[in-house]
Amino acid sequence: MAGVNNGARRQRPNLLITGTPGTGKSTMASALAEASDLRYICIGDLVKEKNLHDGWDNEFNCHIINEDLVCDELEDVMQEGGNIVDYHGCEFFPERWFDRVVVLQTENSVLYDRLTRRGYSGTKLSNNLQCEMYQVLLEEANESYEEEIVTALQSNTIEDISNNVASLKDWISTWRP
Ligand SMILES: Nc1ncnc2c1ncn2[C@@H]1O[C@H](COP(=O)(O)OP(=O)(O)O)[C@@H](O)[C@H]1O
Repeated sequence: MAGVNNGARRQRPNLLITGTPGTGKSTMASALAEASDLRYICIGDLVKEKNLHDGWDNEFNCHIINEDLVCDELEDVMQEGGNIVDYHGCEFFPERWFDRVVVLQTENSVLYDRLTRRGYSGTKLSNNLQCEMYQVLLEEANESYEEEIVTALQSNTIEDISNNVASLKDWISTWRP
């Protein structure tokens, strides 16, 4: 049945780690995957590897993701459970996939430094900083999932990463179908 939570069928939880680019999704999600023995799935990498896109967007300098192809590709593995998914968006995934949705947040001055180091400038830089300032991803998560499974976590320092990994690892180990 569409929209019904299927958590009872999986033995291990699925987590979505979302947030503006540069907030530390891939750093935190891969560290958590290692610490908890869950599978790390970076949607950006998957789209490139499996060609799950409709070409290249010259304006935003990124692939035009084909959301249907991504969902088809991941359906089996998500039903199985035990996944940590990393993507800077969340509204197109089936709601039933996730037991927890984490939105990483970073102070604007810190994010500015990270994104300029990554080579972002001009519109791409200001769009991403605005996205963070207006908490676009947190709003999207709250609109797309039950509020009780959505958590915003700070990601400004290395210490934040270890704290976030430790608390999510605890949550994973006590999760029951
Ligand atoms: N909490 C943090 N404290 C300090 N540096 C961080 C933190 N999170 C990420 N970084 C650094 O910021 C950069 C962007 O992180 P990354 O994980 O690639 O972000 P995202 O996957 O959200 O785009 C990397 O150089 C990473 O080492």
